[in-house]
Amino acid sequence: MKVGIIGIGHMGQAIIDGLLNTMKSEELILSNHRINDAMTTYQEEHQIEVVTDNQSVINANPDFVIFTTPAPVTLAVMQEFKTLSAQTVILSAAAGISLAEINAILPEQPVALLMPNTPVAVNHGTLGVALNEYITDSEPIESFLQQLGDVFITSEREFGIFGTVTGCGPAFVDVFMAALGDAAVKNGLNRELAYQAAASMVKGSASLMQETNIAPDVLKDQVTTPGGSTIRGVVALEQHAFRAAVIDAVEASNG
Ligand SMILES: NC(=O)C1=CN([C@@H]2O[C@H](COP(=O)(O)OP(=O)(O)OC[C@H]3O[C@@H](n4cnc5c(N)ncnc54)[C@H](OP(=O)(O)O)[C@@H]3O)[C@@H](O)[C@H]2O)C=CC1
Ligand SMILES: O=C(O)[C@@H]1CCC=N1
Repeated sequence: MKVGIIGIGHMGQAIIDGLLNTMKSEELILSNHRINDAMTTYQEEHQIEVVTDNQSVINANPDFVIFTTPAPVTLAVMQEFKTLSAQTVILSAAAGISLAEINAILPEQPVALLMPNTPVAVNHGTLGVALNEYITDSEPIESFLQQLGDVFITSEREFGIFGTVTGCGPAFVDVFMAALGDAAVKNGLNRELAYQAAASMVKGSASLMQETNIAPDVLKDQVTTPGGSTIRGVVALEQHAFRAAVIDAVEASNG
């Protein structure tokens, strides 16, 4: 397997870190318009090939090329891939770019829109994928991406809102965990233990919902003992319009 990754910023590095847990260094080739500190580290500590010219990526004849370049430059960078093998699948992680825009540059190329999230760095990501018509068998793509986390094939219409929830969502959860940490510190817990407690609780709550398939409001009802402490906290969240704030956050990011 050979995988090219174009754009070695936060998302590119998260994907590389996840793939390094499951693939060999020589299976990866990294390209950025200039060598940055992260690329130097990958080159020196993992002996990964790093380049600043995309022709080297094309010459490597990769199975997949993943674009994690900024959305405004991604279509321009794709112009450099016109001689890419017709067998290579492009995975475009740039938010807001359509399959039609990519195929206008690279006609008949197998392309998938990809919305990864930062937890791919620890192989617990959520990856939304929308395929174009030149991909007849999704299995090789799903099998490759499952190294990084849970893979969901969506239509292109669903892909946008799915990706907003899963791609932007980690930042919303991070804000929630930071607030939990502050509350714990305010009440005397040390900062490290406060963050460990918050992360463990969020991970456990997510696992419970995922493994039981029970709706979150039903799970919430199981925690709120009648006359107990949790319902007082839930009422405080409702008084501060917590649900409305979350819905507004998703809609603001999706806009
Ligand atoms: N961050 C996230 O959680 C997610 C991000 N994405 C998508 O990933 C993409 C990157 O986001 P993010 O990693 O946050 O952004 P960053 O700014 O952290 O990374 C962008 C990278 O692209 C490089 N770059 C800029 N211009 C070019 C170019 N012309 N050719 C090659 N590389 C270039 C930058 O290099 P330099 O800094 O040296 O200029 C940088 O390394 C975006 O399209 C975003 O929508 C998708 C899902 C989640
Ligand atoms: O903030 C952004 O635009 C990107 C897309 C999803 C997560 N980060």
